[in-house]
Amino acid sequence: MSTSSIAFIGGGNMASALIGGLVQAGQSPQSLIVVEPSEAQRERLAQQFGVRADAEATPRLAEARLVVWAVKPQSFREAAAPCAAHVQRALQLSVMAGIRCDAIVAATGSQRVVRSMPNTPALIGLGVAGLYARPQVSDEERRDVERVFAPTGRTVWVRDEADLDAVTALSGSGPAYVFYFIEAMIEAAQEMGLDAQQARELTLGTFAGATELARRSPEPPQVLRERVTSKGGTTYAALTSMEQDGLKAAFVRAIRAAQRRAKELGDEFGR
Ligand SMILES: NC(=O)C1=CN([C@@H]2O[C@H](COP(=O)(O)OP(=O)(O)OC[C@H]3O[C@@H](n4cnc5c(N)ncnc54)[C@H](O)[C@@H]3O)[C@@H](O)[C@H]2O)C=CC1
Ligand SMILES: O=C(O)[C@@H]1CCC=N1
Repeated sequence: MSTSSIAFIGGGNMASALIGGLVQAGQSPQSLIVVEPSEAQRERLAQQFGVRADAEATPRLAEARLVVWAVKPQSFREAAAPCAAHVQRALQLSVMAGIRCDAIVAATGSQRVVRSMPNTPALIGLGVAGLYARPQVSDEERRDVERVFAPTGRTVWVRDEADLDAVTALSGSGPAYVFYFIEAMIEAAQEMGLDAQQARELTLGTFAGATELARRSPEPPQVLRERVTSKGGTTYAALTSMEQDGLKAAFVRAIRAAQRRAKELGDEFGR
């Protein structure tokens, strides 16, 4: 894989996370073909990774064994049209939310499609990505895809394509939920008179520590939560307030809204 060309259609955030990982893992920048219309983004790719991106699709795309689709779902159709003639022999790998395999087959002419749903901690090698492969994808091609994701963190294969909508709602969008809770905790800390640096240190330390404890402990999160919650104590006061405000139910509803939106994106922009 490291010597053959990989093409990226779209060279934004998610593409950069994968490109950065590949280059660090020894893929030569010259073997990466990137189609990226934004000049500012092309300059960023050149500066950060030594990758020379093209403003539009070129016949050089036909050299790529793997084509990574990293445009917004809304841009997929427009982005695919000028590439289609060059990419039909390649394995297609999508990071796009919602856009289904059938739409990628129709737009590229390739039957071999893997869909993925990464997340932004991929930028620091701590991502987790859901992967789905059409039956036409070989085991060796699955391993190739795993190698592309390896520098960005963990991967989890799902059996049904529809599960990717759930993965999108959970781990794809998930970092934003965590940042939202971090924001709320920092706001509360400052309201209570702690300064910005203290608020940040205590909040991020709590998230990191609790997450690692949950990962290492054989106990489920519920038991770990109960251990923090002394009878008649402070945690009990906080959790009772959250329950009264319907926070957990609202959070579950929010994740289901994201899942519905992933399906809608496929319906709207994958045709
Ligand atoms: N940002 C996130 O947390 C995640 C994003 N995704 C998916 O990744 C995809 C890309 O998202 P981001 O990287 O965040 O967006 P982004 O906006 O950073 O990158 C998209 C890039 O595509 C380029 N582009 C626009 N039209 C194009 C065309 N016709 N041909 C080639 N390139 C074109 C844009 O200039 C931009 O640089 C989306 O489909 C999104 O659903 C998946 C998981 C997480
Ligand atoms: O918000 C979005 O649509 C994309 C997909 C998952 C994270 N960002």
